[in-house]
Amino acid sequence: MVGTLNIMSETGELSLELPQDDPFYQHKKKLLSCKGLGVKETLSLNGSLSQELLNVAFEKLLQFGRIANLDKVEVYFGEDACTPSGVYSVRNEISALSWILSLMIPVSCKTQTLEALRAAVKSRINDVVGVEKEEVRVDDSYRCGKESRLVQWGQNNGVKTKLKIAQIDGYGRGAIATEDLKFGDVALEIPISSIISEEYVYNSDMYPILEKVDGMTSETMLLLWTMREKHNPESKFKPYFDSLQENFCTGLSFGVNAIMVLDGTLLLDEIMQAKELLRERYDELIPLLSKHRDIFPMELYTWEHYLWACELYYSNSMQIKFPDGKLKTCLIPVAGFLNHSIYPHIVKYGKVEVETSSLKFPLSRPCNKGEQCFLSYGNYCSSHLLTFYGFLPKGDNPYDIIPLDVDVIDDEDTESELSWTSHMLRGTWLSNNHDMFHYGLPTPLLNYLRRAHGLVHHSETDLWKNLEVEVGVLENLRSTFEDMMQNLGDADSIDRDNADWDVKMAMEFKERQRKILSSILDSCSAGIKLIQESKPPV
Ligand SMILES: C[S@@+](CC[C@H](N)C(=O)[O-])C[C@H]1O[C@@H](n2cnc3c(N)ncnc32)[C@H](O)[C@@H]1O
Repeated sequence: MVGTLNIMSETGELSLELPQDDPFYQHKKKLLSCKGLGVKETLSLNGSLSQELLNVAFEKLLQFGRIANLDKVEVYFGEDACTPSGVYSVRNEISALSWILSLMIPVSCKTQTLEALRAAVKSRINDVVGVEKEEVRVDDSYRCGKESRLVQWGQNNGVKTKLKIAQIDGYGRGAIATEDLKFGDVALEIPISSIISEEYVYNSDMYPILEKVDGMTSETMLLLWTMREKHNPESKFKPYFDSLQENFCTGLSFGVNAIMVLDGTLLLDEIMQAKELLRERYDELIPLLSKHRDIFPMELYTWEHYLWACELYYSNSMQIKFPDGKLKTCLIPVAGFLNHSIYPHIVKYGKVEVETSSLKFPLSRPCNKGEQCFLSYGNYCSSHLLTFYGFLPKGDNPYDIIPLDVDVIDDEDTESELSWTSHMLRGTWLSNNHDMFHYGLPTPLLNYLRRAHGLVHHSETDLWKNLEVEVGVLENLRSTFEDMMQNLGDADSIDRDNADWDVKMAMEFKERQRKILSSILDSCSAGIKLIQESKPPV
């Protein structure tokens, strides 16, 4: 729950409150205050408001909802990252609107104003996206036999779906709406009994062995169970295992040539470290498994099979909250066909509904018949998506940040509640403020660097009086990013059309990194020029 909204029917007021346990409470409080809002707000619902007052009330509700629903990256980049119409990100906009609506739905008090506000929110939800209205190109030559058998199996076991599975250009299999789906419609519903979770390990012959192993996690147990169950012809989940890919093309399966292309990127370290860790874990498991070959047939527990299972869990599992309150890693047949988007339709899922003992995937924005229905896997940067899922999302990923390795200054003068312990940058085209003292760069980072240059107070007057600090800050940043750009080397001369899938993906990633770095370099240079040509206010 990101915030609370209560309707007090006796007074006809609607009250909003930012919860104090929000991890970014102070930052959000400041952002709210910049919009003229407090952490507690009320809206009067009495009588019927004029259209003008209704618009004001709606904007207030939306501003509050947006800020309450910001995540860490969005809070960090703050106000400067809004579009001119005030949108922080599509994810945030969808979350804010569906949050407002979901809290209004159960309200019994029906005033004209409340109904008008509800209608305004619904209408805005319909307008939110359209950014990725790309045509769905279905590969009709792909017969979807395994997929249809899985869906049929699901339906025989209580799965309800308004999606059909198809092979879609650029996505592998994906889920397409079979009818017009509106906000709140449930695209897919999976009963608990059709979800693969740790419960299956507890009831298997593996458990008495695995439970005695120090440090054995339920995730590892489930992984080992899956590796064997996949080959069990009697498995309850046979249609699911049959529908899985033979090979997962994630960063963990990148070959030498792709790894060479990634030279100079942080992604190279990320992939190498992740792979090393998996190898270490596998080497630790083998002596244990080989002591119980009757339970763990060694031909099913080779390194290749282990890597396959890890890639399966990284790219297809979901964290689900069960009625006992436990968060469990699960494989979810049919739902595993949903692809990710920065402009998702489904953002709120992951909790088993107690009344129906099922997991529901409701829409947070409409998806018309024939459109691909997208999920949000989470707010991940492209290097994470490439390493663990094996794709780069379409469009500008607002979570594509470059973390900066900086020492946190222990300075008593800093506003401790508002200071950040880590800093980051991203493509500066995502900022709408390239003016003096902003330059398209994030304010928390600029203030951190100003402090590092000895400037503790950052009012406009202070900044105007210390323009040499501004130049120093931008020159420092520019030199750091020139080094990073140099590390990336020149654009690769490989023939991309004929390159392997992993080399193509590595090249695409590097190109995106270059675009981000060059936008930062351009912003530093433009900022220095702006300062040199500026005339301080008299
Ligand atoms: C949960 S599965 C989704 C179904 C998958 N497409 C399939 O054919 O089985 C996750 C995988 O789908 C692919 N995927 C998901 N979102 C994608 C996207 N936006 N673009 C391209 N591939 C995507 C990636 O291969 C990822 O590892």
